[in-house]
Amino acid sequence: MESAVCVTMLPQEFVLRRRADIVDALCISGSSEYLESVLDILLSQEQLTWEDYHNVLVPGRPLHANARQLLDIVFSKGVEPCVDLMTALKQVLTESTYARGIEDINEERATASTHTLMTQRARLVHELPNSLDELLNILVASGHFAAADYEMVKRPIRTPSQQVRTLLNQVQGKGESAAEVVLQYAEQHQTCNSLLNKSEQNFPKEFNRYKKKLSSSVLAQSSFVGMYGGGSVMRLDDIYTEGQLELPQDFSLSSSVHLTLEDIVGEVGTVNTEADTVLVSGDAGSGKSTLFQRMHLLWARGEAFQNFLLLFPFSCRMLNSEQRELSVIDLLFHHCCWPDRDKDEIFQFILDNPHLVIFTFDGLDELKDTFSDEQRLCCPSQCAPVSILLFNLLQGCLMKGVRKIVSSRPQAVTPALKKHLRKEVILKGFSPSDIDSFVRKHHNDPTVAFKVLQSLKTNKALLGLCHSPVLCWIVSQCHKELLDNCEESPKSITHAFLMILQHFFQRQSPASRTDGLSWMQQHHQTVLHLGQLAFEGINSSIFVFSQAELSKCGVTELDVESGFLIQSKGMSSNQIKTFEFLHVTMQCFFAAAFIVLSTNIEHCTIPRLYKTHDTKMGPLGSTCFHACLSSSSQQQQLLDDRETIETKQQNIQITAMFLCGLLSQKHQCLWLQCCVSGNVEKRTKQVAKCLSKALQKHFKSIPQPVQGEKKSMHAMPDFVWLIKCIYEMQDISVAKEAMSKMDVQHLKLTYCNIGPVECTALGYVLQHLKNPVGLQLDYNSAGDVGVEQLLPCLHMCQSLYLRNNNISDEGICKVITKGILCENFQKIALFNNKLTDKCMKNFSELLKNKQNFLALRVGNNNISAVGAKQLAEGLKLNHSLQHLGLWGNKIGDTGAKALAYALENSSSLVWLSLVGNDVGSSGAFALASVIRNCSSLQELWLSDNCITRPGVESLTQALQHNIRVKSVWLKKQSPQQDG
Ligand SMILES: Nc1ncnc2c1ncn2[C@@H]1O[C@H](COP(=O)(O)OP(=O)(O)OP(=O)(O)O)[C@@H](O)[C@H]1O
Repeated sequence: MESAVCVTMLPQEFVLRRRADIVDALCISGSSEYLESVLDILLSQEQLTWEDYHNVLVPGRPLHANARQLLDIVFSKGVEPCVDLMTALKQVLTESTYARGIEDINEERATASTHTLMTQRARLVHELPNSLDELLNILVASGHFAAADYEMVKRPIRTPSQQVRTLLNQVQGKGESAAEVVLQYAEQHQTCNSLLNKSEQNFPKEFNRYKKKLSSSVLAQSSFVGMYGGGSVMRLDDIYTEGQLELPQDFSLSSSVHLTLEDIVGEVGTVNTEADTVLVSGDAGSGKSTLFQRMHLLWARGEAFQNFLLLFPFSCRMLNSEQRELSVIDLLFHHCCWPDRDKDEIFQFILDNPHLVIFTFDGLDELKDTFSDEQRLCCPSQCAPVSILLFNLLQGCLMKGVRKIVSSRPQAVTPALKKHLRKEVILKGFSPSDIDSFVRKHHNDPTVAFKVLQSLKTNKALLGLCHSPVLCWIVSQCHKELLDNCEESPKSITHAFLMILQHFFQRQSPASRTDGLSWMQQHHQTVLHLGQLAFEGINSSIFVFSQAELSKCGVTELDVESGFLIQSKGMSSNQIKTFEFLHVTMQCFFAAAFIVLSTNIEHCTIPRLYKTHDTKMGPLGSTCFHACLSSSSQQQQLLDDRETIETKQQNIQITAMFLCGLLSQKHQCLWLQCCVSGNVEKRTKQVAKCLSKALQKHFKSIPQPVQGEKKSMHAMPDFVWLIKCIYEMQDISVAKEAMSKMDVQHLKLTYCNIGPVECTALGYVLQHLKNPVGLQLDYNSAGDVGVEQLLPCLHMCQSLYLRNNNISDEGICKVITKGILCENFQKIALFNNKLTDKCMKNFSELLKNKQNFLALRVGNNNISAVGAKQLAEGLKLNHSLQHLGLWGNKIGDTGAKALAYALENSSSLVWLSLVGNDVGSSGAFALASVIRNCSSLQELWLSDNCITRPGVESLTQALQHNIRVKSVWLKKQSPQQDG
């Protein structure tokens, strides 16, 4: 595009002649970023009006058409706008920085603030993305923004710059005072930045040299990902896919807020402003380490987190192997980056400016010790064991003010740690569109990517697995096996891991060199050696192995070449070569394979793997698993620290789950080829028995119901793990046996981190329940893929509670279609999902066809009058529905009238909620006839609407007519919206 801009033609002639080039250049990135930046500039120069702006940026119109419209408008305006367009193009397409001095704002403050906001637009769009959250919070706190404005700005589909533009657009509409708030904020912000820049320029030369050294080593460490097998690496840029980063669900009642990387250090979600530590929690393989790597890379390249001058990245895995006592100075300089000169001045700078420094600690769960705040350490030059140092840093006893970001699996987050958190964000893995984007990035050939995605579409259990990034990587990596294989494609985690095992081995020795042996027969020695290493590591929380440890387990160079072990990368000055498994889950998998293959494991090993540990469920039982294999000193240490064992339990549980999968009927044949068949059989029986026992123990702990209430079980996380183990085993008799013992009427699994994989397991196991239950899955992440996986057990669900589960029309329509056929299915609650009018037809069908259906709750979705009318069609023909909840939708008067008409003669409806639905008085008149005529109605909820006096009067009169109605709620009506 450079050549298109640098010409000696007249401006208008240039715009005309180079039209195609300009349009292409503006659209080259596929996003509207360039076009919008040019618009920002032209708006701020007043060459475009608001009307022009809206004529160009027409939502839904192709980007090229928008760009052409801009050229038409500018061309028609004459020479001067064309000159400015050329300049803007030059600026946007050749430079990324654009800033104007603070003095300009002051000069223009004399004019109206909204006008200034427009003339400063380009600068604000450039400067504000990093502090958008703070500004949004200020606007909300000052009453200029409502929650809806906040959400409109933060919609995750928008890039940070687009979010700022949306904010500016919203503010324009809010008037002078809102614009003033933004300008004041921008002014302070710029002052702050210029201070930062000024102080940077004033730093001693040595500091700048150190900063450069640190960022270049962080850059070197973070540019590549090493999981792509056998030493091959991939640039993080080429594969990184934004995962789902959210605040804990109880943080806000509205549907989950999606966060960006910058939000991790931003204000959003802060619960304790005095604390320094942000926790990023997520399950095994959800992408925490990769996210940290991305943060490091963006910082080192100067693309994000630039409010921090220094970033020190630590891996708890590497810190584990630090035997010496260290001070903070040692930790920073030895473990991260050594200052070649003036060490003390540099450290003093850090002490003096903690707010400009950030420490990251990846994998707190991998640390041998569990977080404790008992041993205090406040002096940065005092030496202590690494874990003590780390715990004091996280608490802020050491290096107060330095921002610390720590990642951990949720199981290792103790209440003691939670006390010291500034906030928590949760990494939930990939959404369906993230999976799509990851697969496309992984395969250069779009045809291959397309085929992989097609095959995922036809196998929803496999698609469910791909929500976990590590499994998405495996599935995508094994595309050949997946697409060529005439055998069934994997449905279980174990099967996916076996597929990657086969994939790596076959790459090492292609089929032509197998001498007729199966791949497992050929490589079983390697599996055994790596298995032993993995097993001993899991047993004592060791994830980094020395050459000596490899030799001790008989791991040869050929074994290493298979690609499952990679050389550890760390920033330590320690130059000794160490190895780790591609991923901890891979280590768990090999550990399980070792238990199958080994001839000399202790008898107690398997039973101890399946001990449950939920605190409410009795004594801790994992110690013997360790005791069976640990050296006596390790034994003692582990026995001493019950909490440590609990937090380390997760890898043992993953190992146990893999063991179930490896011993399943489907995969047993692999082992029978290379070990004594009696052994495999014996271990399979033992595992099945242990599983059944563990579940029984769980069921026995369920308290008896209070009289008159249903027997309810609030499942502990161990329950979900045991169910997953049964699924991996793929043995219907085990599932049946387990469920025959479950005697509850209500199964509560709220906040249990249930995603599509867990739904697959629940669907598989719960279909064998003896009696129907209420299945409560509120506040999880089932999504559309997950709810579809529940279909096999839907006939055993009397009620299904799916509040806050990210479900859209696509998923719920499948549930309802099946639900119509299930006699037992009587209630559904879907508060706070993503439903629209589109699925209301299905609910209508359900009501028409199920005359025993009792409760439908679809509050806080996106249902309008159109959906309400469709629902009304079904209601007219239904004689059983007792509870109907539509709280927080937008059905308005039209919708209320349709529902009222359908319900006025109902003899079943007991409870109706239309709270917060923009219902006015004409809707209320119609609802008055429901009060009058519906013989069964007891409660009508109409708060938060816009019903005026006549509406209220008609409801009151109707109430006098029907004394059976106990209450009509009418709090908070806003009359101005009426009509
Ligand atoms: N955002 C991402 N983009 C692309 N690939 C990813 C992403 N996140 C994870 N992956 C893939 O999944 C693998 C596992 O992810 P990662 O090691 O980051 O998970 P983790 O949450 O740290 O796991 P654990 O708790 O077991 O340590 C990565 O090596 C990479 O192949």
